[in-house]
Amino acid sequence: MTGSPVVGVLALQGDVREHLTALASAGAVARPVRRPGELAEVDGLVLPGGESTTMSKLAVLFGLLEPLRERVAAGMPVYGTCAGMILLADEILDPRSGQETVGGIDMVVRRNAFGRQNESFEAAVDVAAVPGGPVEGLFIRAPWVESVGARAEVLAEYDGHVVAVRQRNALATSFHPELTGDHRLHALFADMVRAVN
Ligand SMILES: NC(=O)CC[C@H](N)C(=O)O
Repeated sequence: MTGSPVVGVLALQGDVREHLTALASAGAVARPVRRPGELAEVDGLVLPGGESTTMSKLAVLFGLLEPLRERVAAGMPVYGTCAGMILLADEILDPRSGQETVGGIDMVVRRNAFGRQNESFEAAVDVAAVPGGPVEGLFIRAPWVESVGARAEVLAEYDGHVVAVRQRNALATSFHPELTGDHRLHALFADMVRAVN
């Protein structure tokens, strides 16, 4: 691709603005996505942190769930952080009743696995695909990956649990790199978008 990739941030709920800033600093043209028409116009998409149950409900309400599933299955690059990781899991271990997932990564996630809001923490995490030392990540009611299937590649573990995974066009982290000013994961994702466009 020549020029900057256009990367959307699913803007139904969650920490949208911080992702837009991180993507812009990684050289992408970043814009919020709320409607199917807006989804159709982006080269890649970030699913932010927030509350996966709420995001799943709003995605249904806004007519975005099926278009999201279709674009991810068709190979659009997608990066999910925290709640976004939950949305990318093919299976949620402990879903709320009616909670939908977009899917795309052959993994089972456990919601809120690292504890409650007041047990949030920041940690340095070594991510296999990210050069230059550990990434600073914020864990807020973060999920972990309980198990991964053969098609998914584990990129990082923290405290014995899988916290970063990549499968083909999809990348997911348990933690929020967009809140720490360390934008190397967004740079990695922008490269994934450039590679397929
Ligand atoms: N910081 C977050 O995104 C928290 C995720 C939240 N625990 C959920 O289930 O969606």
